[in-house]
Amino acid sequence: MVVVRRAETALEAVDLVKTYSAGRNKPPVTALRGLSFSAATGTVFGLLGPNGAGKSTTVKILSTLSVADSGSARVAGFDVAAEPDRVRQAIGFVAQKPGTDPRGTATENLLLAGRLHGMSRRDAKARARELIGRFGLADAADRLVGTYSGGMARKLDVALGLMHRPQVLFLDEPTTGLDPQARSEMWHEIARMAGDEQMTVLLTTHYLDEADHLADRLAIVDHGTVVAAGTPEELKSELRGDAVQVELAEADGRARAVLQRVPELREITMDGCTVRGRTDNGARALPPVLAALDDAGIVVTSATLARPSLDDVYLQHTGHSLAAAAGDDDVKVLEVAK
Ligand SMILES: Nc1ncnc2c1ncn2[C@@H]1O[C@H](COP(=O)(O)OP(=O)(O)OP(=O)(O)O)[C@@H](O)[C@H]1O
Repeated sequence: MVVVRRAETALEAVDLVKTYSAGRNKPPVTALRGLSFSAATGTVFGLLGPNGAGKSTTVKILSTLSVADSGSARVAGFDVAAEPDRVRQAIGFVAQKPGTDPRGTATENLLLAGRLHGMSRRDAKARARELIGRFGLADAADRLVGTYSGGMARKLDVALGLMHRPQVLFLDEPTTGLDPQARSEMWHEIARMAGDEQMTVLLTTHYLDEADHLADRLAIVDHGTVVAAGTPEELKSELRGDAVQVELAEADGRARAVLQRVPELREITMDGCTVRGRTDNGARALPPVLAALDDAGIVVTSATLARPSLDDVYLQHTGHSLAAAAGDDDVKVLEVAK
């Protein structure tokens, strides 16, 4: 019997710095400015941040596809710079772009991946059948992948990364562009395989709900560094009290100054017709908020109270609101007054 000893910390990045050349006569782009985090074996760890925050660069360094300018990283107990071959054997990598051959069937793609990883024909066949069943692709297993829907093709991408039973799986934005149903199926499967196979998953995403739903722990990445890390619950509970959100009939720059005079309300931000603030007691704060706006002649169309969300945490740490529309590739980063 082969006993595989697993490191307790499956992923560790320490002070990673990475700069890219931007071409002649242009200043270099600093993608990572001292990024650090660690993830325990058998957990799902999320890197959450908008496009350009440095998530893919981190994944590339940890998966040995790129080399950091400075800093260090260990994956499954191996140093990425000193033992890249051991790291490659231990990981599966699902990139943002499809890794499958559209002119082959799902079965052919999986068998090829298995054989490239040195699996026996018999083992590869059994594993391919298992993954095809698990991802609900049995009816389409012998169809050309070029005819698959976006959701089916993405599931096959993930299956491909799992063929050789990696200890650590890198999932770079696994559900970008998928419809809500395909996203929830993917979430279900990622959570299940992390539990069933005692696998560590590093997930990058710009979807708040995806990070909230899937990640045991997560790091919020902004401009190449980690600005906050913890479980989604820990991060949310750091924000005291309730979020107050007021919708105005029309954008009115005076609203912020008016609400700053309401003692119950703090951390007031404005975004178009939406004014947000925080309060220790939402029920007590709402009447004076509405009265102050009414006195100033500012018309309110609705007012809501909510427990802190991951977007509130994101806003608190970065000064931006990360509003990712479900199923949309574009991430809107709304600058708000601090
Ligand atoms: N090969 C490259 N050459 C030059 N600049 C690069 C290169 N790769 C990434 N960058 C820049 O580095 C920064 C970080 O990019 P990175 O892809 O790591 O971010 P990201 O958070 O993964 O975003 P996305 O979700 O869009 O992949 C960005 O400003 C990007 O333009």
